[in-house]
Amino acid sequence: MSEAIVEQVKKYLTGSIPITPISQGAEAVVFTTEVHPYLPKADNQPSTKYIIKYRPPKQYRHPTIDKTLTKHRTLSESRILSKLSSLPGLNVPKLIACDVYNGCIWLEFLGENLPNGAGFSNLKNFLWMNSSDPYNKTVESTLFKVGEQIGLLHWNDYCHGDLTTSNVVLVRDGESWAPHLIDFGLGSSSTLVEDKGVDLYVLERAIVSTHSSFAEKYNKWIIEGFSSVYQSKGKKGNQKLKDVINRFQDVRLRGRKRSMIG
Ligand SMILES: Nc1ncnc2c1ncn2[C@@H]1O[C@H](COP(=O)(O)OP(=O)(O)OP(=O)(O)O)[C@@H](O)[C@H]1O
Repeated sequence: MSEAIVEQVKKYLTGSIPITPISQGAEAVVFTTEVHPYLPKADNQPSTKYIIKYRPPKQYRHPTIDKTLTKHRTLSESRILSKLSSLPGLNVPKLIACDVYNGCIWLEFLGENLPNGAGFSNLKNFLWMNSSDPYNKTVESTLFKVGEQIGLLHWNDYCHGDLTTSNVVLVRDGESWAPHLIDFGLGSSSTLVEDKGVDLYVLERAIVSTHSSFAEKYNKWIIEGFSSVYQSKGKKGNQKLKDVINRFQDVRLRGRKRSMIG
């Protein structure tokens, strides 16, 4: 984690907001904090965690272009999150605040640490955690629900753009887990079956690459959950489902050809 970036963010937050860095990706640096950006902390309430996602300036870009791009991407991610939170049944982090000029958004913190040091509760770690009993009922129902979340997203004509197993966070719901989709930095509103097919393919590849022995069944459960959303919409849903699945298979075929040819 770049010390310079952490210092930049601390300066911007004026020192009154303690932050803990948790991730540095290609696009953004992510912190947690227990301070809400504008609400006072209620007395005797357990502390709540929030996410601060900061897009630092990129030195290799012209400063004016850099500012425009940062503003555009921060605004785009905030806008899509606020639209998605109003879709019934779809689980995404709540957008709390957004400062587009400084490339900063505040989000609800989701998830928790898995038992026995298995790491943060994203889908990737959850599948690793279950690898000694890979086809248990909790895994099956969780993957079905992951598929439902993607089905809801696509049915409403939104695409994720970077659907990896780290971008699915599991939130405990009694004995089971409720999948939430995070990181809409590349998200978009799209009616194109191509974009939807690519989302499904990216997730399938992510599962094949990290959980290859169980991937066939895992991907089948995800597609079952995905299909159930479309099938619940009647004749129109069934037709649209066929179109998306056909395109998904085309995208998969193109991917295979590309990896054979190199
Ligand atoms: N709302 C959230 N609740 C809990 N953890 C989160 C949340 N948002 C982000 N994170 C954590 O921070 C990490 C990085 O966040 P995010 O994927 O949004 O940033 P990014 O810079 O686009 O990352 P990358 O370049 O790796 O895709 C996530 O993998 C997750 O562990």
